[in-house]
Amino acid sequence: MTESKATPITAEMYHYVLAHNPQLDSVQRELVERTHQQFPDSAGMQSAPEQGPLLAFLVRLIGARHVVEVGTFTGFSALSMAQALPADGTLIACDVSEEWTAYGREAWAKAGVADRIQLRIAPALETLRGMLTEPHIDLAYLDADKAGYIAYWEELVPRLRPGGLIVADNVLFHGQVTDPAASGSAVAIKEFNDHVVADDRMEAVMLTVADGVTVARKR
Ligand SMILES: C[S@@+](CC[C@H](N)C(=O)[O-])C[C@H]1O[C@@H](n2cnc3c(N)ncnc32)[C@H](O)[C@@H]1O
Repeated sequence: MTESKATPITAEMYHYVLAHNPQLDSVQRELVERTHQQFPDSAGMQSAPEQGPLLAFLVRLIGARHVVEVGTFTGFSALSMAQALPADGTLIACDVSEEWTAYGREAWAKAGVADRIQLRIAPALETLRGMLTEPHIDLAYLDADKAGYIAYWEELVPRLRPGGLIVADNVLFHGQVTDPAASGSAVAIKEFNDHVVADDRMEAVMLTVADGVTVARKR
């Protein structure tokens, strides 16, 4: 088997990485802190601090104007992407929780990007199926229920413009993707990863960032 060349990420190394990434601004930092204070048991769902700048970077890199997020929680990833959009850009944020996303609404307003974000409180599949069918999406971020990833992917790929991206979070699922006894969401992620690799419409790379991030580009 080929050996990994990846440098093991110790806590010290992780802080070094964060220190050499774009720093979170005051609204982002406050949102991260509030999420940990208000929802200590669920805060682990928040995208990692290095993922906000990565998502913003990708939005800027491809000049995205239309973004879709599947799984918003308290709004950190949506905030990061919306701030990277041009003033007339749009981000459709899908979630089922009024309680969690209320924190996002506050932060988005504080950051001056609330007018770019359309929050849709409904099962994400319903929201995606209700969207325009023509290819108009520049970037979609998948970060909701893992059992839904393949269905979200299938709704999103035809709506993605050529060169557009789907970014999927948690594709290593805490390392459980290689566990033969994996169950539940880990199995759903394994099936999703196989689905992505087999899809000729997209070119995908899997990155060992945070809990694993796949970045896929429409051909
Ligand atoms: C991992 S969290 C998202 C984290 C968020 N991207 C962030 O950076 O803070 C997953 C979110 O998906 C939402 N969710 C779960 N099932 C859903 C569904 N069927 N439709 C829409 N949202 C769903 C949950 O309410 C939760 O807020």
